[in-house]
Amino acid sequence: MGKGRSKYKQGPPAPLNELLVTRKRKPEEIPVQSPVQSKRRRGGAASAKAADKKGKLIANGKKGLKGTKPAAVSPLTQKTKRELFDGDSDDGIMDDEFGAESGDEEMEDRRMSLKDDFLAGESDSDVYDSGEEQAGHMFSEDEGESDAEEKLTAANIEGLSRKLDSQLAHEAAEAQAELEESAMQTNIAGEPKPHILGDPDDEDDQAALAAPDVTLLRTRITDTVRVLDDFSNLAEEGRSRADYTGQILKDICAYYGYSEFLAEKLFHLFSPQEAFSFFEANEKERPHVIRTNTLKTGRRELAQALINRGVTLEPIGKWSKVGLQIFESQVPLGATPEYLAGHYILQAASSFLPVMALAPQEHERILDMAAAPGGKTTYISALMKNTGCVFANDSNRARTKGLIGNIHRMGVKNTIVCNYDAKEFPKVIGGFDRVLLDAPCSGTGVISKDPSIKTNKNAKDFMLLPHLQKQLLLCAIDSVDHASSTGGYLVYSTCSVTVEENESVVEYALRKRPNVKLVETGLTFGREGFTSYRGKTFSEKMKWTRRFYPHMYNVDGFFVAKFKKIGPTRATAANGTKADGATEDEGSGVDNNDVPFGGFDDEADRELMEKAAKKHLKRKGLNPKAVAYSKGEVVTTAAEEPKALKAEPTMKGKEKTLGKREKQEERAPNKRKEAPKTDKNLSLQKRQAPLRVTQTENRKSQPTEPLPPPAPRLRRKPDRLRSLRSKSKRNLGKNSLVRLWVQKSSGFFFSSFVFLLYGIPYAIVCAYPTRFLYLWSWLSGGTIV
Ligand SMILES: C[S@@+](CC[C@H](N)C(=O)[O-])C[C@H]1O[C@@H](n2cnc3c(N)ncnc32)[C@H](O)[C@@H]1O
Repeated sequence: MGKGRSKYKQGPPAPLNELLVTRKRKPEEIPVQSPVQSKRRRGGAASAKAADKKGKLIANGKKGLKGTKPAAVSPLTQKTKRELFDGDSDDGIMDDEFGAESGDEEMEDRRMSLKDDFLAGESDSDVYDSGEEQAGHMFSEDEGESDAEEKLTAANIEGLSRKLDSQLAHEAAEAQAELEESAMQTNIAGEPKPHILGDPDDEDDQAALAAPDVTLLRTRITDTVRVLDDFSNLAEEGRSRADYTGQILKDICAYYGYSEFLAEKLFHLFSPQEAFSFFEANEKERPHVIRTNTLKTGRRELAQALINRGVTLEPIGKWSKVGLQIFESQVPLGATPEYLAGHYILQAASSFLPVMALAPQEHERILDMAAAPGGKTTYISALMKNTGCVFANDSNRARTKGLIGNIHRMGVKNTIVCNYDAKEFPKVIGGFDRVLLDAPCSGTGVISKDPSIKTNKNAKDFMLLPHLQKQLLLCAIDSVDHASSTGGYLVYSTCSVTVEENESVVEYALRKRPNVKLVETGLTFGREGFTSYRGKTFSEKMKWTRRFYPHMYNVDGFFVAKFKKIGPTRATAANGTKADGATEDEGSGVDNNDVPFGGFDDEADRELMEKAAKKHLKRKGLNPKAVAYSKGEVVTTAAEEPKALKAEPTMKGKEKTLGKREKQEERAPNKRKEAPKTDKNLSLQKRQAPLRVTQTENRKSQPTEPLPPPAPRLRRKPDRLRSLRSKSKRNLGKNSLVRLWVQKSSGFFFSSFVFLLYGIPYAIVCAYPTRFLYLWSWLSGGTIV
């Protein structure tokens, strides 16, 4: 992997340090110092603090030493780093590192000392630039001055004075440059307004606005952020907020490479200043993190083993007891003996959070609805100590292979892997103590990992994805056992930061399923979810959901919401199942129109469904216009939607699509459905749903819904023929056999008849042409020549 140490650390979540992220400082934060000093302190206030600390330490040890090299400090920082793993050995547990004694501040100091270590390599002066006692020995210009004074003679006085002048001029130029730079970054009172938008009639101004000069773009972005933050004071006359917003969006697209659509969507999630920090953070790589597999080892042992292999690491933060952040590695982390033995998994820090919110308990029955490649599944199993049962489902068959691989490697033994579309899941099995839905999403939280997201997401994605997420969330809710004695919880998460995929989806679920409520996630950090956004208002409880941003916590962008199911799902709910042991009475007799939840009957959804139905028919080679389906019939249930989307074809279309078996079934409607539950049928059901058989003894509650009859198999000719043959052998009487024979032989009879009618006369004509001519002329009364 070989990651440099300059990769900034994950650390315990701390509020955004604007100084570090954006380099923009408020007037009161600008230290009063000479331009030269300010240059030396460019690392920001925190860095200066650490440098001060070091300066004092050095001053104690080597007071007054001139030209001391950074190497003098290295042992200190090295020691600090070593302490992270060695120093705590007496206490015997890794948590000490971030435990009660070592608070956030101490961590911050450690971090800064490490940071300064990196900086020390770049700038010698950083190390000494703090202790007041040393001030007189620090600057080289002091040395120059004293030299000049010492050697001043009448002969060289002119030359020395020229030298001094040029030095002063150089300093003045430097100071001016510094001032200009800091003025660009700060709001100094009395500073002239930034000239951003220019004169609309001035060609030069307009050309400059369009020019994609990177330095200029960046300056203009920071200037515009300043103006938007202090619009009343800094805006040019006659210019509106929208003018500036439009310009900054264009500049963000040009500078960072976003599509206008996505730039706007992301920009409006934050204040202009924070949006800038967010876009900046997306340009930086997130720290590499591994999760200790506690089924096989402990974090301390793993850390020691990896350190022995030349890996530089440290615990991720006190919020996790299993995460390790990797700074540098001499070996590929995906191929160490520890990795192959399943002692850890490479997993983003934010990916821990949904599982932590889910808080799985031992001996529970848990569903991970979209599980591949299994980072969260294996974490769930580890927290359950391999007890209970985890159903790990993913609709993508190829991805389930990776999931299975991880499950085996990590020594997970309580998991059943399934390959269903999660929308079907409530029909397959239900009654889970907890369900995790880590939904498929646009990935706007992981742009630093996949920059193609900047341009490959469009408006359609932000309609289709939320639609799928809503369906999945309803199905997830319906899979939870509200009566679970230990759980009854559901966690919904995405690695996206857009409101459409998060709060809007949660709000939809709350509206459609009044039998769930939002609860606190139990996560110790993260920003509250939006309770209102651009004119839309959400439930007040939405503040219990959590948003994680790269610029705030140096983790991937993430969203986590936790629900508690408080009542059974109605029999008529979206998935068409009677989950949670709802009796027939609970469901029947209730007019679905009166039920404030269930189904996907929103106008917005309907439009999408109709489009999808048309597309589906087109793919099948049918003309959607020729196929009659009423709007009302299109989709009635969430889980059955894909089938419903196939629409009701006209009789002609039906004939075309249905096979013989289906036609037979049509002629004998409900014959299969109403078949008594003989042993034979039951065994068939078991074969159709092997999951039932694979239940573990830890299972607590059974879904009351009998399994649905197996779906008719379309387009499977061999099956059809086989069944026809076996039917003809076993079931048909003598007459039916004759009929079948006639039916099958009718083609042969017909072709024989045609041959007799035309073939024989034709053969005669060909065999005796002269006789035929005689016959013909005689018949027609002509003369025979
Ligand atoms: C965000 S990833 C899940 C990551 C996983 N939870 C982990 O931690 O490793 C989303 C997953 O949802 C799966 N998926 C997409 N649509 C699905 C559906 N309709 N039913 C089930 N899984 C689906 C995708 O194949 C993908 O693996």
